[in-house]
Amino acid sequence: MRRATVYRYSLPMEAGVVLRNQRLKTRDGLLVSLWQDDKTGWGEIAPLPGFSQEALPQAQDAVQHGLSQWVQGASLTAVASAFSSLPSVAFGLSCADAELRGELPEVMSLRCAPLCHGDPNELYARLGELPGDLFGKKVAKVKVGLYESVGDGLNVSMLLDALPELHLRLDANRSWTPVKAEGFARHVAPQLRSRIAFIEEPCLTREQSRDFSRTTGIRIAWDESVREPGFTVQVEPGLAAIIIKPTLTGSLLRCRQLIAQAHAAGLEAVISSSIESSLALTQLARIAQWLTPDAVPGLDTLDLMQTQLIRQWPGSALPLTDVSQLDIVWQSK
Ligand SMILES: O=C(O)CCC(=O)C1=CC=C[C@@H](O)[C@@H]1C(=O)O
Ligand SMILES: [Mg+2]
Repeated sequence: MRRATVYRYSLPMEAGVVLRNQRLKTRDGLLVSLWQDDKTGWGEIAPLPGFSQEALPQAQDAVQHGLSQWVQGASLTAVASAFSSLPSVAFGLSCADAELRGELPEVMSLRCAPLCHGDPNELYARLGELPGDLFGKKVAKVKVGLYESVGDGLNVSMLLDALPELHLRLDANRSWTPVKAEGFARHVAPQLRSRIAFIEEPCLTREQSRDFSRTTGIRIAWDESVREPGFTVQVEPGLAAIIIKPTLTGSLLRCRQLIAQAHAAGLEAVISSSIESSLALTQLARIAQWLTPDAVPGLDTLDLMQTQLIRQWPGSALPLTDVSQLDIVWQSK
């Protein structure tokens, strides 16, 4: 006997969360809970406005359709994989399926690259307390490209100068022209550049980003590119990593293929959030521990929300929204 329930959630965001010029007041998504032979599995389907191709109503139709097939005996692994054009659906259903089948290990990655923002004194204190790896190395992430690139260069240099064990990931989200990218690099002394683990997508085009890496010696990572049609994982000079945002990428199977291809090419594969609730974030931390144990995941987005959902992120003081507070939007008969 199989049973499935779909819930809808809408969680208030902190004021001032802006994504691609669009203010995000609430984070809206679906949760699915599966039940079979006294086992349960949960998954979250949360298309990210401005990033996902699919909208929530379309995702909801697909989820209900997929779950009706599963309740009647279809394999959910196959159902999830068939939704490759709706990555959030493929990811959420495959997570619920993996939990139900006991495939997704419980243990979470305890490390997470903090996003650096806010008051500099508080930031230095936070980074000072950050646990390092076996070699004492600490990894944090800085968004760049929002203001003047010269200011970004000065800010990054200041952080790296102040904290010798710090290694930074930067994320420009394709916002720099070659001139701006050069302006950034000019203000980061060559001896500090090796502690920039990578910059995600510095320039508008991949070719410009490759040129930037070639001329500055600063390594780069692909994020948006990974989700473009025709992308294949390849060794390239200056390329350090690929970023995998499962909600924007697809089923666990698809994510595992990309991770395996990255590792085979000697690249780091970094699991990163698409601003999911604490439920999917804890699953992403488990996926990271399971499939990319040597790479610190990029999951420091919980504090953009005002509440957690169903499952608690370790150490978070945010209040928890319970399943009884959610609307059921579909249930199997
Ligand atoms: O990668 C991380 O460390 C956190 C996730 C993150 O930075 C992002 C998630 C979703 C949308 C974006 O605002 C942003 C990104 O640009 O990668
Ligand atoms: Mg990015």
